[in-house]
Amino acid sequence: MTESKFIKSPSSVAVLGVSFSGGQPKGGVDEGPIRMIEHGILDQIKDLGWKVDHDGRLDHYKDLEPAEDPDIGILKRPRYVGAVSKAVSEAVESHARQGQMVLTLGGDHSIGLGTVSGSTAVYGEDTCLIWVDAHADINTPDSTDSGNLHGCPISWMLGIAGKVEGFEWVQPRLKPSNLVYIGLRDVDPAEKRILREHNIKAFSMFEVDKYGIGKVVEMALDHVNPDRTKPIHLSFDVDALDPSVAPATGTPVRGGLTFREGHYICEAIAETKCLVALDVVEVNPLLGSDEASWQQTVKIGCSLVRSALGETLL
Ligand SMILES: NC(=[NH2+])NCCC[C@H](N)C(=O)O
Ligand SMILES: [Mn+2]
Ligand SMILES: [Mn+2]
Repeated sequence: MTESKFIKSPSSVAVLGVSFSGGQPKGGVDEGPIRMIEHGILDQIKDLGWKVDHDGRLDHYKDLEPAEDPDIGILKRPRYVGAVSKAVSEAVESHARQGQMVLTLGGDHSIGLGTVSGSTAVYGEDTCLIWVDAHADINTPDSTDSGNLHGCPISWMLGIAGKVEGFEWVQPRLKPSNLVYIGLRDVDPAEKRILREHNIKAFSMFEVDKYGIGKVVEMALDHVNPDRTKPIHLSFDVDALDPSVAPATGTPVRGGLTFREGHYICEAIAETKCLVALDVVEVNPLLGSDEASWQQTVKIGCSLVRSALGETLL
């Protein structure tokens, strides 16, 4: 596989709607993309000056669902998650190869394995991954307590997952030193061990409180991308935000990022002009206490995208 040269600031964005919920047990997260599109995200991106490439399809990848997908140990729907991630990876890769920015609307965060694999296939080991989340999503198939694969994608990217049926296609191309987290506050004990063992940089809510979001993003970028010359993949799980800000999500954790902190992260990354791929995941319009709360979450998903794609306050 040849690595293509990284174009700073592409002008065309490919939008993939991945209506997938198989990486966790709650229905509804597969409706995230359609609600964001109904809210007008495609026109909003066009209004920012981007050429938008979206074929109108929302991929449910139903045809990839195996007739039978029995648990492997406690892992749930492993073959389905593996097959969808593979398809997502191929889609992201083909758009990135054409020099397009790739925006993926999820869907649960298991699809991050696909999106990041697509980016690293094109940009190679230069690829920086900024994972904004309440959770580390780095459990291995052996360490997960829930068996929900949205808690595991990063272990495959790093090559520490071991062999699991459905994931034979994965090529671990992410270097631990090119990964940085922002927003963590619900990390399993086994995940803490993995982070320490691989020396992975993480800015939890403790550091956000201690240093402020401006300094945290600067330190995160200094760690993975000191010269601001390498391509950045931003994977934004809306549960990084406080549940009062983004209530309609499957695994909310109190004590999260404020509205502005979340948007600041996107704005500061946009400013580097190094962004090549963005995921906004875990918007679940069937959760939240009422209509207003899921609509608020959909709206925030859209405004995070706009911030990352260059919308400024002035
Ligand atoms: N993408 C997410 N919301 N992940 C939540 C993961 C929670 C927990 N650490 C688990 O592995 O099950
Ligand atoms: Mn996540
Ligand atoms: Mn999360």
